Amino acid sequence: MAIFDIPTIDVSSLMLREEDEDGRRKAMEQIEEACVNCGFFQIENHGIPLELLSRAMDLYKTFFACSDEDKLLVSPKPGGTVPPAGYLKSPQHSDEKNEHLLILNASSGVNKNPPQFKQVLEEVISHFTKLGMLLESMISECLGLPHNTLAKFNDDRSWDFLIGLHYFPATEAEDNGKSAHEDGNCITFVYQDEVGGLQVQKDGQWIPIAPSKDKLVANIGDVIQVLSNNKFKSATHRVVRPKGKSRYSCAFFYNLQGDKWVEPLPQFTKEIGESAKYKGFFYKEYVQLRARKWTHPPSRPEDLIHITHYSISN
Ligand SMILES: O=C(O)CCC(=O)C(=O)O
Ligand SMILES: [Fe+2]
Repeated sequence: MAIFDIPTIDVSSLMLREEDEDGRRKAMEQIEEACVNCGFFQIENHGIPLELLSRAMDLYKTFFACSDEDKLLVSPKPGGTVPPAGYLKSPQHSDEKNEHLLILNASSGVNKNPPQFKQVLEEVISHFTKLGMLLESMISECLGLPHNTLAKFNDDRSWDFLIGLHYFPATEAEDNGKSAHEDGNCITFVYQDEVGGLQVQKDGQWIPIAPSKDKLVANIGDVIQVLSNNKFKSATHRVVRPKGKSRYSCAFFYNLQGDKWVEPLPQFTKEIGESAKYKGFFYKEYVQLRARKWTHPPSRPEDLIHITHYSISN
């Protein structure tokens, strides 16, 4: 039995136009505690129509059931975006067994959508974008930053992306769906099917995140961890594939535009007499270093790039 369950936060009071001060304060306290504690939480009453999410999942299932030949028609263009937009199956050398379809925020103009997906997935992206902006403003407030600090910093949505994932059933020999990792972005939302398999690491233990049709998993990525100088956690997580069945999920990466400079904010360093735990970097440099695992897979897991690449040891 897990000794810890990630919290579920009802965010309905954050969506309302009319005031619900008590509900809002409670949700904010819970968000702050979850971000300090393990960086993962589930949200309910998130406002994204469940029927839309379920349509998107059905479309992904239909797409992944197509022949390899058809799926490869939407392979990423060589020399295209990072991460590459389109269909990708984990390469042979990878120890992860999944395939995905990645769609960039429409405003970036480099989508390779299967046409029938366009309308539904763009609608999904638009809902997730609004939710990302809302949560980002709450996080900014929870961090005690001046009004709209994060929104002003993260004012370009062109690097956001939506990814549909299909994990193949586990075999007797192995069950790795996605290796232990941290997300490099700002905030991630995951909608997982009823099969389950997502786990977050806390105090050295793997905590399963129970699937739920009406909840979304939300987690903090490395950018927020760096800006807050480790106040808010970007937790390690992974996907373990279940035996006997496929698993499907859909994740939205509320991201940061690549030319942004990322470093711990003065509110968490010099203004409080703390030293910075990271040196600054251009976000695109970090994204590119992380993407090397696809082209230059390291032979040892410790050679994978994590945010600790920029750590300053004091
Ligand atoms: O499929 C999931 O539940 C999570 C996927 C994930 O962690 C990722 O894409 O970074
Ligand atoms: Fe992740």
